[in-house]
Amino acid sequence: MQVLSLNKINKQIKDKIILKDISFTLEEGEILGLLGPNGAGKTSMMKIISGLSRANSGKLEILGIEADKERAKIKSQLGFVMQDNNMEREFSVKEALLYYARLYKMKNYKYEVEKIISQFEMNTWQDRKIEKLSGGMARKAMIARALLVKPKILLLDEPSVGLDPDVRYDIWQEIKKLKNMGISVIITTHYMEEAEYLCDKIAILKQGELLAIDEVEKIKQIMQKDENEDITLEKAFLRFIGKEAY
Ligand SMILES: Nc1ncnc2c1ncn2[C@@H]1O[C@H](COP(=O)(O)OP(=O)(O)OP(=O)(O)O)[C@@H](O)[C@H]1O
Repeated sequence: MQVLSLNKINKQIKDKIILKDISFTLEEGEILGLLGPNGAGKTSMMKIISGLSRANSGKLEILGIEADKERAKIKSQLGFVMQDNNMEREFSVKEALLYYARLYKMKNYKYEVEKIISQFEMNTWQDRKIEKLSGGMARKAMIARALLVKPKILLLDEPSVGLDPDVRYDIWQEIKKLKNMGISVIITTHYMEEAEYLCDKIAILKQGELLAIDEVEKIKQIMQKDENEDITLEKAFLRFIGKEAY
């Protein structure tokens, strides 16, 4: 089942073209990795999908609903975890989650909050204040908060940037579980091993243009010079963006 569809999405700020004719679809349970050099337009695309920003033209459909016209209907179906910690700093983790659950008028909210705390193994630090969390804990809490309202689509903007390898691995495991729950995910990342480990498909963006979108192995094959070449995703990516290092 298709959960997201972008059709010729364009975004321009003053004279600058930020996104140009972007079209792609996302299936239920699919994990899409959005790769691109700095300034390619990855965050801008996430903002448009999440409703934080609007496209100048094009059609965005989320769960079959035209997002620009009926955003309220799909609000709780879409979670967006941004790069910055935007949780209430003076609350404890549990208080922040309870606050959010009440905001969304969740049924059985106390039970749901306890369930997600346990799912994300946050029990031992659930009473710690948000401002006292480590980077990894904060990221986990933010992902947990986004999942609390049971969205169908989760947008993760650089979910593991700046984290230790073991915490990063922890977060990867949580993301992998989402797939089995039928949640679709879009991740922006600069880490090729993250994209390769997690993603079913890769989209490559450069200067606002979608250069390719395909399965990881296909992306590699397209840029493989001959069938004997042992090509990595990093090598293929660099060739796509015209920065061949090998
Ligand atoms: N509000 C704005 N006004 C003007 N230009 C903007 C604005 N927001 C983004 N841009 C420009 O749009 C382009 C895409 O930015 P965006 O943050 O989406 O890129 P990105 O791929 O997420 O980059 P990074 O990997 O560095 O996070 C950049 O050239 C940026 O300078």
